[in-house]
Amino acid sequence: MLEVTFRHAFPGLALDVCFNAPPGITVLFGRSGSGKTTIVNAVAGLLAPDQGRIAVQGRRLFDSAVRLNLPPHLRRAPYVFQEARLFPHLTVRQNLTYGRWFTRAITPDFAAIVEMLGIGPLLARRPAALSGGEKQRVALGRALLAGPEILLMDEPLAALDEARKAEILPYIERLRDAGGPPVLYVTHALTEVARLATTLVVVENGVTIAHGPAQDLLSDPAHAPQLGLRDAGSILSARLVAQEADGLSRLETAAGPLWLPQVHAPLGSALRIRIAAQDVILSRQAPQGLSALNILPATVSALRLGGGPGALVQLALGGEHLLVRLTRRSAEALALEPGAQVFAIVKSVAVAQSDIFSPTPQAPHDAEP
Ligand SMILES: Nc1ncnc2c1ncn2[C@@H]1O[C@H](COP(=O)(O)OP(=O)(O)OP(=O)(O)O)[C@@H](O)[C@H]1O
Repeated sequence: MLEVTFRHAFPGLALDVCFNAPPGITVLFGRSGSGKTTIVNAVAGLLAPDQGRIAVQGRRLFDSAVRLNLPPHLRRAPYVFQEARLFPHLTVRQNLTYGRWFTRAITPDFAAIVEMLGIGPLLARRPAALSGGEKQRVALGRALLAGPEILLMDEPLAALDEARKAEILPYIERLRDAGGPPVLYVTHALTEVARLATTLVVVENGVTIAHGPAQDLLSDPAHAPQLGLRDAGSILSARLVAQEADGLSRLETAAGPLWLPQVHAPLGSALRIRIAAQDVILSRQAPQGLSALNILPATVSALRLGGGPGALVQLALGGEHLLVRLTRRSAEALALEPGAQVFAIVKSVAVAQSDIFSPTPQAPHDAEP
């Protein structure tokens, strides 16, 4: 667990930061200039905050009360940047082992990390002969081999095109699911948040305005405007139960069956499905004669009427939540209020393959740090 509490004043920005990063991936999410990189820099030891405390597994990295400020190389908090920053004259193998020279940490298993990141075939190459995604996997391997207590990743996918991003995401998921060190991950892509985040920290104008389990925050109407309404969406857990003859896949959710265009995964797989808030339609009666296949009974659990024409509704279905974006007019016409029974209609084709991914293990969450 990483614990971060600090204040720091730049001429144009006052940072007030407070969050915990339990095992898994903690995503710092916020607009450009909101202070995400500055927070990671403070954890890395590249910035000494005016006041505060930063600790990993109870070990203090920074504590202004006792003037403690460990230098970066003693923090065991390696940094993976947007661009891989590998040494061009060294092979992949030499790049991977480079970090070990600086650490007295117990050496992690080289073979296991190479296997997890799928970089075995690349070991003899030099960085010039690697794709952007391969370089990032090597950078990740180098960071892991340094025996980190926390791994820092600042927009590690930002420099990659969509195809390379899709290639590297499963490796980051593997890293998360292998029970490795907590990861502090900066992004402003909500799709990466949905796919990777165990914990979400929302940063606005230097202040951490919300933090908690990612699945909860993503489906909370109070936070959707801060995360960006256009991309708002929540996540449903599902299990793939059948591949049907017409090319659709049948999944079971706590609220009932869901049919989606063919999902490429073994039968029985546990999956998470990201459903965009604007792709859900609500009905008060069980709809009939409708083309949509997915009709899930639900209860309104929260409602937020916007200042403009929009409204956000959170639905409870079988212990999970779905976020729905609709017009204020529709919310009023349907007399939506907490406790109202509704049917959520999800168009099968609205869910893209990239919205279907493997489950994020839930991290233990404590009270406020
Ligand atoms: N050393 C510094 N001195 C003065 N201002 C700084 C310093 N470092 C950062 N800032 C300011 O703090 C603000 C936050 O910067 P930061 O890079 O942390 O934002 P960010 O959320 O990571 O943005 P982006 O997503 O664009 O990378 C910026 O306005 C920046 O100009």
